[in-house]
Amino acid sequence: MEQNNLTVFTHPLVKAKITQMRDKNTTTKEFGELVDEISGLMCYEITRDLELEEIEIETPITKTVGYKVKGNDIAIVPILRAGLGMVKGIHQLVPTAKIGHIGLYRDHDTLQPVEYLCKLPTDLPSRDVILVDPMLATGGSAIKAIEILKEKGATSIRLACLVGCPEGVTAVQAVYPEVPIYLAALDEKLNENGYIVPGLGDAGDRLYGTK
Ligand SMILES: O=P(O)(O)OC[C@H]1O[C@H](OP(=O)(O)OP(=O)(O)O)[C@H](O)[C@@H]1O
Ligand SMILES: O=c1cc[nH]c(=O)[nH]1
Ligand SMILES: [Mg+2]
Repeated sequence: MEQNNLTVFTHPLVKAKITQMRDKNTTTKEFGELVDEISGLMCYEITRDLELEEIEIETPITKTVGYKVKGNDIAIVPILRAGLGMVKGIHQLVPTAKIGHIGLYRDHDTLQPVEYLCKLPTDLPSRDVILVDPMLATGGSAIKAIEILKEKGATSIRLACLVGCPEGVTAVQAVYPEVPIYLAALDEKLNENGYIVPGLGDAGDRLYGTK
């Protein structure tokens, strides 16, 4: 499904794997593997418009003209901690990408993002940034991360999350309508504690076994 710069995946493999992630009986190991797999599947769509250049190669049979992705121009930027889980699945498919890190946590009481780390490639302005975080809840963390990326000169940003909700999508689009959002699933709502319903709980805790 695609509208208003929002793409929600409808592929059966993505839907089935997201359901496995939601299940509270899924182990930490399985959860990490599913994040990996879904991120790889999403990467296929997120990178659909990458520019190609022609190259000449030689097969064992003959010379031929093929393609390579133009330049080394992607940066994968996870929002720590949970975003880290999405890096490997994308990096495997785009090995020339550089990886930046933005550390944010959501204050338990105010739900406001608190920044604790920022380390980005120096050539960020010339790269297409894929900002990754499994959860788009109030949207506060994504908005803060996009603000940081823009301050550092990023000109092309797309946001990829596994589970989002209408409140988060609306919040990000109100400030940054130009940023395409990719979701593996669009859930019903936020609850009174700022958690996505039905969601999957705290993605960071489930990835790293901290609860
Ligand atoms: O849209 P928001 O309301 O900002 O919520 C989403 C944020 O909350 C989670 O991170 P969390 O603060 O739990 O940090 P963690 O990744 O270290 O667990 C999640 O990974 C997002 O970064
Ligand atoms: O449901 C939610 C909301 C914010 N962060 C999470 O990890 N899960
Ligand atoms: Mg967390």
